[in-house]
Amino acid sequence: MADPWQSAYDFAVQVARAAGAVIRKAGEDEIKVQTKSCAVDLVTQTDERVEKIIIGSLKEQFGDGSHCFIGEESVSNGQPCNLTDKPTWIIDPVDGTTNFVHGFPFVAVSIAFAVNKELEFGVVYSCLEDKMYKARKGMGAFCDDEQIQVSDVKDINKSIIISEHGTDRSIEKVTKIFSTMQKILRIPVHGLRGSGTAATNMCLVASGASEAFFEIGIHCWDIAAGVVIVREAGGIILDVDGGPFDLMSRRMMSANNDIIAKRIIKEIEIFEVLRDDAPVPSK
Ligand SMILES: O=P(O)(O)O[C@H]1[C@H](O)[C@@H](O)[C@H](O)[C@H](O)[C@@H]1O
Ligand SMILES: [Mg+2]
Repeated sequence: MADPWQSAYDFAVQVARAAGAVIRKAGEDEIKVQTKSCAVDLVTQTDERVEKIIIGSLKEQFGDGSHCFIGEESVSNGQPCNLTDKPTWIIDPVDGTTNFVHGFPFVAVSIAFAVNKELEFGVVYSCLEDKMYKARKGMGAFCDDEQIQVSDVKDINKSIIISEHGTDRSIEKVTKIFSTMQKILRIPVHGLRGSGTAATNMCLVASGASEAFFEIGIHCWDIAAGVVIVREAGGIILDVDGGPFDLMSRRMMSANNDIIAKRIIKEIEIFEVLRDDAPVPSK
């Protein structure tokens, strides 16, 4: 078979753009906010609506039963979150929901596609900036059709590092996260940043604006598309302990190169998180 996934890739770009337009429009009206796992884990009707639009469009095109779908809101509503060898779409309809609620201008639609547990392509549409990032395995990474590349900085003292603190505010986690950030600042690096969306953060690494982004506690839908985009822009993806990356582990280090990644990893205070594919406890 010549190129089985090109049309799926092209379609994902179209769907992400259309979803982004829905999010932009919804941001003009009053946003009704609810909470999920805790008081700062926000969800809106737009998250649910946009996920339905994305999965609905993909099912119309590829819905013969051979494809699987993992979507943030479907999983929140009890759908399984298991990555199998089947062609699987991994979707975050609104990455940066808190930003969306506050009008903080970084909100992304993230759509990735995996086959045999290997990520084939990823699309991140930063819809308020109107920037379309995309990458297909072996074919380079692009922003609005211009090829992008990670930065060539190898000196950690000349780097900008991105991280996020997530929504878990237990004292143990917050202490570890801020202790890690303090140690990184003291290396010293040029700066620490965070856009509030993992997908956008990864595109910032892919386009050379930052040398690394890492987070513990993200989900597969936050990062799956970004993983392909960073790799295709010449960067690397590792576990936060320097070992091989595992999409379902909720731990990820993305960087422009191994030198920067390993230097940051030395400072990370790791804490436990439940895997995305952990069995759901019975009630
Ligand atoms: O829940 P959404 O889809 O908005 O995504 C998350 C971000 O992607 C994280 O980096 C970030 O740290 C937050 O956990 C945030 O919730
Ligand atoms: Mg997200």
